[in-house]
Formats: sequence, C-alpha cells, structure tokens
Amino acid sequence: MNMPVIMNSKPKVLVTRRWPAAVEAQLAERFDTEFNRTDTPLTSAEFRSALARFDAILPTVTDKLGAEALDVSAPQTRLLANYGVGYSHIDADAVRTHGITVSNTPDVLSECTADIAMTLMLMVARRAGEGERELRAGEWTGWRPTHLVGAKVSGKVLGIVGFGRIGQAMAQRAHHGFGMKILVQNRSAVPQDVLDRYGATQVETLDAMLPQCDFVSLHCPGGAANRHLINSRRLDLMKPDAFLINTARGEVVDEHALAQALMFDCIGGAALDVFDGEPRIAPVLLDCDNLVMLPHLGSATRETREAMGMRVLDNLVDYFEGRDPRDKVL
Ligand SMILES: NC(=O)c1ccc[n+]([C@@H]2O[C@H](COP(=O)([O-])OP(=O)(O)OC[C@H]3O[C@@H](n4cnc5c(N)ncnc54)[C@H](O)[C@@H]3O)[C@@H](O)[C@H]2O)c1
Repeated sequence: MNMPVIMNSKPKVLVTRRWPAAVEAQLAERFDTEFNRTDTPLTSAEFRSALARFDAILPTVTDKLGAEALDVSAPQTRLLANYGVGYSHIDADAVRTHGITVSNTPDVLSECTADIAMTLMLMVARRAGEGERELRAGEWTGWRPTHLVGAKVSGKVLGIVGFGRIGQAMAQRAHHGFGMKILVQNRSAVPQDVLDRYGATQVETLDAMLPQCDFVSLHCPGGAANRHLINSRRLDLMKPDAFLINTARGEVVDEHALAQALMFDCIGGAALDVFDGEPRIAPVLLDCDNLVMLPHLGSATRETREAMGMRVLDNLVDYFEGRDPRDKVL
C-alpha cells in the first residue's frame, strides 16, 4: 500500500511527449503539469534533472530510462506512470533502489495491437508491401497468373509466443476469423479453459513449436530476459516457407540473423512493427524484399491513444490519493 501523499499544492507532473489533446487538458486541470513540446525525447541528463523536480514522470517507450538516466540520489519523483504496456525501457533495479513506483496501461491497447499483428501477417503472406511498392514505382504490367503469388493465411498453423492479453487477442482473430490452428508458447502454464477459447494447444518448448508453424507471432515482453529469443538457431528451426511477425519489442529478434535468414530464403518472410534501437533501423533490413516494416503503430488509433492516456490519469489519481496505482508493475 502506498502511503497517503499529503501535498499542499497540486503534484508536479512531467509529460515527456505530446499526448492526445483531450487527455492533456484533463492532466493540466488536475495536476501542475509540464509538457515537453520539443518533439525530441529527453536525454539522460534531462531525465536526471526532471527526477529532482517532478513528483511524477509520464514516460513512453521512446524514453530510455536506463541506469544512466536514473543515476540520481534521493529523487523527488515517486511515480513513473508509463504511457504504454511494455516497460522494458525502464531499469527495474534502479527504480527499486529508489523506491519509485511504476505503472503501465494494460488491456486498452490489446485489440489494436493484435489488429496490427494481423495486418502484418496478411501483408507479408500476400506480398502487399511488394505490390504497393511496384505499383507506385509505375512498374505494374498487369494481372498475370504468376505475379506476386503469396501464401494463403486461412487454415494455417499460427504459433503465438507469449499468451497474455495481446497474444490471446491475436488468437481470437486468427482462430475465429481465419480458421487458423493455434499453438502457444508461454512462460507459465495456460489454463485449459483459456486455451479452449481459441482451440489452442500449448507446446512445451519454443524449439518444439517452431518447426510446426506456418506463422510465428511474438507477443512476449522485451528486456534482457527475452533479448534475441529468436536467434539464428531458432530461425533455422522454422519451416523454409514460414513467416515471423514481431509486434513485441525489437530486441526479442536478432535482426542480423533475421536479415540473413530472409536473404538466404531460410524462412518465407517477416513483418516487424518494432526494432532494436528504434527509430534507427539496421540498414541490413532495408535490403530485404520479403520483409514488411511499420513504424511502431501497434497502439496507434485515436481511440486507443486516448484510452491509454485516461489509464495513466487513473493511475496518477490512485497514487496521489494514497492508493497503489491500479496498474502497478514495479
Ligand atoms: N507494437 C506495439 O505497439 C505494442 C503495443 C503494446 C504492447 N506491445 C508489446 O507487447 C508485449 C505484450 O503485451 P501484453 O499486454 O500481452 O503482456 P502480457 O503480460 O499480458 O503477456 C505477455 C506474456 O508473455 C509471456 N512470456 C514472457 N516471456 C516469455 C517467453 N520467453 N516465452 C514465452 N512467453 C513469454 C508471459 O508469460 C505473458 O503471458 C508488451 O510487453 C509490449 O512489449 C507492443
């Protein structure tokens, strides 16, 4: 339980990026809010300075709150209310050392992120990116029986790595919408009634699941524990015509191993919404034709971005009224 926070004035809150206007207005009304209007993320030095001045900071995935940015003594900041569900950009050891609470925004973005994973799966299997590039370049010569022939999605086997909120939303779409057979790899055992909802089967190990899949979609968290979970050895375990979809975090895939696998046709193709070290894109990826790339659009709908903001607001109110934030993760 968080100790009641008794403050004579409104808590001082820093918003690190632009947010939907409606949520910014509500934040400004309830808190003494400062907005970063520069359109560039804060540096580590700016974060250290902010940690001395603000009661709460509202970061996003673009804010690298690693050990360097959190290398402060006795910070004023008591809460990092993250705008997003993934929080592997925040150094868990450092926040624990400082006794800083961290919250996130689960659930409200699961459907839209699963929609983007489905979009990517369809785009790469049906060669939609290649087709659009060809058409815009004025290179389309007309319908031909063998032109840009892709792979069928319906009825195929989808392996889901990480069967949490978004993994299950993906299974819902793929199984009930596309008649796909669902295999699951999760850190802990998934209850049978949850698997049954999606006609899914949990496979004991990732290595055992990969050779059985036509599509593999990643929905686990990032961070050190899952860094390069998909490496060259595991890409070799995939079928030569299988597709890899990553809407989780860039570091989960060894991108250089992926580029090699794509160039030498060890797998059929890949589709990425997230990148290791984004927004920098490893140049080797840009040379891969059988790769679809989106600029981290998973939660990017008007409805979801507002809902994420409202969820952060709920967590702030919880905390400053003396309760644990409802979405406390650290
Ligand atoms: N592309 C985007 O815009 C976007 C949007 C939202 C979330 N995400 C990413 O999606 C992730 C999942 O979100 P969620 O809300 O579904 O989280 P969640 O906590 O509900 O589910 C994650 C699941 O992954 C499992 N897991 C962890 N490590 C694993 C491993 N090595 N192998 C197999 N399973 C593993 C966990 O047991 C858990 O069931 C987030 O952490 C975030 O990084 C991306």
